[in-house]
Amino acid sequence: MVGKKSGKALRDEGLERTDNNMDLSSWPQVQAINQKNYYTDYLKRDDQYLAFRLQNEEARTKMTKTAKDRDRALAMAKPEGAEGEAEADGDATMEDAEDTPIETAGSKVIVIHVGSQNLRIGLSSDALPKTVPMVIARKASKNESEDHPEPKPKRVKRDDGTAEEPENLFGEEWSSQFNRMSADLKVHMRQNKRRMLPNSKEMVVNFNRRTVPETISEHNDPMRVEWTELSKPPPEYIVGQPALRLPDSSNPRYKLYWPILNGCCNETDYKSKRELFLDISLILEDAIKTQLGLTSKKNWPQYSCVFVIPDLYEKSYVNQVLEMLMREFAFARVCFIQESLAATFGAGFTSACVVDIGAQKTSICCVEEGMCVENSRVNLKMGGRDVTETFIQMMLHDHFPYTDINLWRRYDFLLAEELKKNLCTMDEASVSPQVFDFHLRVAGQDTQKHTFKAFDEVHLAPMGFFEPTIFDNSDKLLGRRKLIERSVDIYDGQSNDPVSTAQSEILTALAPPLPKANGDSQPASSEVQATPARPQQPSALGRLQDQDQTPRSSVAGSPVPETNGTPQAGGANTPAAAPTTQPSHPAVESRDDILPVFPLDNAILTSIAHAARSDEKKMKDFIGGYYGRWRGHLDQWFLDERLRSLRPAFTKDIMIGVPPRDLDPQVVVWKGASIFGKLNATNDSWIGQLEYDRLGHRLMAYKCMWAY
Ligand SMILES: Nc1ncnc2c1ncn2[C@@H]1O[C@H](COP(=O)(O)OP(=O)(O)OP(=O)(O)O)[C@@H](O)[C@H]1O
Repeated sequence: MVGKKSGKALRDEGLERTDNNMDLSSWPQVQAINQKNYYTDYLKRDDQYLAFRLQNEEARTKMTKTAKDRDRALAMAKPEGAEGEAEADGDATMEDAEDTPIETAGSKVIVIHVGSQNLRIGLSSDALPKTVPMVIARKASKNESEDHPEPKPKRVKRDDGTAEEPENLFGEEWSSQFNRMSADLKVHMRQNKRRMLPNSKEMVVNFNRRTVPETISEHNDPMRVEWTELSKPPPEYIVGQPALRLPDSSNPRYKLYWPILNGCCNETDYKSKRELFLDISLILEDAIKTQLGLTSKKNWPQYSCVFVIPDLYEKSYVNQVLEMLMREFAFARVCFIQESLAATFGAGFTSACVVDIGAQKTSICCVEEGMCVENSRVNLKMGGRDVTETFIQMMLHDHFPYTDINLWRRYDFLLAEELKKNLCTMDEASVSPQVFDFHLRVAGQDTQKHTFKAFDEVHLAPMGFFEPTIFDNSDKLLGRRKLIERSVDIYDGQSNDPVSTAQSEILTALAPPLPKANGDSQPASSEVQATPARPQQPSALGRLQDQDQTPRSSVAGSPVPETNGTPQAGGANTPAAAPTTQPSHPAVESRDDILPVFPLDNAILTSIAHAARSDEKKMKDFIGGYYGRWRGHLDQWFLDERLRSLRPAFTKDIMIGVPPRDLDPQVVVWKGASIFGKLNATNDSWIGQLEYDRLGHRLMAYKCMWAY
């Protein structure tokens, strides 16, 4: 290029050749490629990806090995001197060789579903999993009830030294919401022609005020609890059920840790990420040894593992789990499956909207032909634990006789769970003043039998799923992002955790306003103890009802205004009515101060609206193939009625699926994952040791069925 320039041009640039006619540089000059003829197949063929190559190689090796094994089996089956006979009977010998059972399908696959409260674990060949509490007790100076401040209700003493009336324990706002819900229920029951005594509440309160406990000596109590006895020397930690059965007053003291909180890593109670994942691995290791009988870790490399992750998973969690399973447990292969997808496998649905209410989180997701619809994923931080807490709160408000109940204490937590499971109901017909009793069993003390009356509390506590402000949401964000940073893209530094437009829409509706731009920065997540804002008014519920009361268009039963027969946005903050391509508030996903707690029925419709994306037929399909996994919290018909009242237009289409063959809804996800673990021929998502050694967690991008 330089050589072609005129002498003047070179002189102008100060590059004029003054000496020996040689080029200024001996560096080879590269001509620019003519873009018209430019072609490359770089990264365009599968065999250029190590992950795919290894997979194909593995398949080829397997085929060769099977062929060799068969030949060997044939040769071994030939009795000496009976060559001719064997040849004549070749087919039968081959059949025999094939019939030789090598191992039951799935007997070498461990399936793990980790929850906030329970771990479900089993071999893929098992019919049902084993369930163990996802908890570890560690030696500590104080147990968890001593380590936490006295919970609500605080036994507040008034100035005159008398105890505060129970009605005032939880604040005016909470009491008025409880009373309003109670009044609404009365109206609803009357509308449904259910008889109700006008003074039921007073009867309950008066009974509870008067009742005194009865003492039963420990040896006369046939149902006494077998508390965990400490060995000598006391172990450093105890895992699972025995941990829950440790007496609170044990010597030395133990403190319970639940490494998963609200469906995410527990960043509140742990001091470091290392300790957190150490506890997860100890709990899993113990469960594999004690529940599956695989006591020798040396044999684990013969096993594969299917691990269930949330629909809206966090990448850093998945990467860390993958490392634990590959490095520490040394499993031969590992694969991941999302909860909702596993639920459809377990329940036998091809397309459905899956609603999964767990202990501390509720996830909703539409699944279509074996794939989660990404934009329909919703994750709410509420679950059965909130029902337990709220039920006890409501009972205390109505003068529950056992006033000292403290859910941080192990025996009280177990008692409250039991009461909730036995008494709470969504059936309005069961709402009447009734006498119940329970036994309070504390290690080393006589049993106390309490009698009490309950009325509408049994129904209103689970109703909290539809009015979640009644739940105590005050500390659910505590410690968020304290230990584990958001996963970010290595090139642009932006968060690359999965997002969904349905979730963004719900977050937008809940978002407290950002601080004013007067120099105040956004509060750090750990400082925020936000009580979730009520959904902005008019609520999604109200708008949906409004929509359905508007005149119908000619399209059967669908509300107007509409385009292509699908309801359109009623406003920026109208969940369930406005599937938008982009989140209406793009920043909401990155804000850690918004707590996703939202009425369940609206959240379901929001998810379906985002999955259907302006396609009314799809909307009907999802509403029709709706599958619930609410694990005893909600009655099928109750949710059915709620959805019908929100969307009268779809009344005929709403169909709530139940698990097949009376399968317990709590194990459907595990069951689905176990089926997935057996799909050897079609499952491309296995991650092997060799590829993990070379590519690490980057492999996930090739191995996930969803965009990772
Ligand atoms: N029969 C029942 N009636 C009411 N609630 C029940 C019943 N059986 C279990 N539960 C509740 O279900 C919850 C536990 O559900 P599950 O074991 O599926 O949660 P998890 O998977 O550990 O939690 P998450 O999904 O939030 O991570 C608890 O709150 C428990 O009280």
